[in-house]
Amino acid sequence: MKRHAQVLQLEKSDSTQDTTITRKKAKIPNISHNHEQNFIQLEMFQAQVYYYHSIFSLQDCLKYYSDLASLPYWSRPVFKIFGRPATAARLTCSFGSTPDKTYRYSGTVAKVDSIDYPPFITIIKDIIESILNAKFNFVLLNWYQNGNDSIGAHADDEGSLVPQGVIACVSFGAPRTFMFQNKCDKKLVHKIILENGSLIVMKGTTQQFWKHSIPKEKKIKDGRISLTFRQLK
Ligand SMILES: O=C(O)CCC(=O)C(=O)O
Ligand SMILES: [Fe+2]
Repeated sequence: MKRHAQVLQLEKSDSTQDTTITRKKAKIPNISHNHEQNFIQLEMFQAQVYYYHSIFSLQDCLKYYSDLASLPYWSRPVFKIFGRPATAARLTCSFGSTPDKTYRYSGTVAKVDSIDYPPFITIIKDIIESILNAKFNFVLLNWYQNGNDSIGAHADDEGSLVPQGVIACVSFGAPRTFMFQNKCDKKLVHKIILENGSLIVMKGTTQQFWKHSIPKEKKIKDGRISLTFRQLK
């Protein structure tokens, strides 16, 4: 319970909107450690966001982090900002089958590195699919090597994604702050710490009304790798 209390660092900005969280229980079907799994729903206006604090054991997290870091595909994508090329402040790679082997998002194009998921990623995907009772056909990985790496505020609302589909983001490594900012009222901000082995799920109208980001946190010296499972049309 103490651990839970640390996780639920849901903050809000100076906006007057109230921020509360609700704890719920979900059954996990078809998983060997089949017992009840806690998650919380972030009570955000016009958003459906759920946080599962520890899907994977510490031992599995260490193994998966090291397997992920050893993948040969990592590179820093190049974006265009106001027509000028800029290198992303993180490494990425992606797996999944898309017709043209690319996925356009946040002003850049991800080249699909392989249509074959590495076997350990298939295991992670199967676990997440069975927890959420949803299917994913694409995964984008982000490696933040320390607190200088980040992802800017964006919404995952590209036309190539299933409208109002599910985005499931698994975290391994250093805990990082995940920040939501309302598109209409930029002062309306929610933050949650994404812990090692956790899962955050965004669905429904979340991308329509909110942006999200992983801001820089210069004090953080360790790396974090996230896997964002998506549903392409
Ligand atoms: O690393 C994360 O948790 C978030 C990544 C993200 O938002 C994205 O890849 O679209
Ligand atoms: Fe995103």
